[in-house]
Amino acid sequence: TGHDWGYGVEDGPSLWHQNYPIAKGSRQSPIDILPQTASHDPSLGPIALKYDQCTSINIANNGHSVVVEFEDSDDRSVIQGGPLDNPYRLKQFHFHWGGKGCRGSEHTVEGHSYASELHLVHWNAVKYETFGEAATAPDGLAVLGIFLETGDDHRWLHTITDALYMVKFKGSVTNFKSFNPKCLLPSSLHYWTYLGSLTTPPLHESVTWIVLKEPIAVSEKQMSKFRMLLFTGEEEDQRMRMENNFRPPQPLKGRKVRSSN
Ligand SMILES: NS(=O)(=O)c1c2ccccc2cc2ccccc12
Ligand SMILES: [Zn+2]
Repeated sequence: TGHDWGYGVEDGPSLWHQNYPIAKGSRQSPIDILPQTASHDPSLGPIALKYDQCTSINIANNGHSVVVEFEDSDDRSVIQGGPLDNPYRLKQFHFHWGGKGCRGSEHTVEGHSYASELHLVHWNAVKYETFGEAATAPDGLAVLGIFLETGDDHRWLHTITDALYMVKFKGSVTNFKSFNPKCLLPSSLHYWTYLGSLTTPPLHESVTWIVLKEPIAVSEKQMSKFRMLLFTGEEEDQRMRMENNFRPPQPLKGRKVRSSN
């Protein structure tokens, strides 16, 4: 029912289990990734991202993150290969980030967190009729995670950060056509993969996670533009800056993390 969870003291990740008991489940995300422990699996092929015909529709502030939605009525943009048995359709991408100069990624690598993390959300349209149905199936979703670290300006991220002022408030949405997220990929597609969940309520355990090893660089100035977004709506008098919208790492509970190489 509307706003029953968030990232604050009253409604943050440590309290989500009250309304979403699966928060204490056996395949929750994110996790801390230990590269030495990840088993190199030679049977794991490369992932293929076929985004050339992708059609972005809009960019929106959903009160938890900023989300770019895609047209997913056909297989025009998919991720396939790697641990995936089918092509999975690109549905949306969004970000998680920290406060000024702080860390904000969800996955961590040997305890190290990055400034931000980009999630490209895909669903298994071969096996399931709708995104909603896929979101509750153990092999329904595939999320590609990309770490963002602060450094040089990212030449293509401007297209996104320049649009953020249009979606400052929760519930705002605006046109966002012909953006191809291929421009946000690092040079290497080497990855870690494991079975996990959504990192936000309803925390469905339906995600095959594919986390790229190589981060992309974005400037502190670009990161600061994400922080001008608000968790709150235009009509609310209490303005809350959108930052630290990340869930901390969850127990591995015996899961294996595999490495592409
Ligand atoms: N952080 S997340 O990728 O788990 C996630 C989703 C994952 C799968 C399906 C839908 C999702 C929607 C999200 C919306 C906002 C933030 C994270 C979200
Ligand atoms: Zn996410």
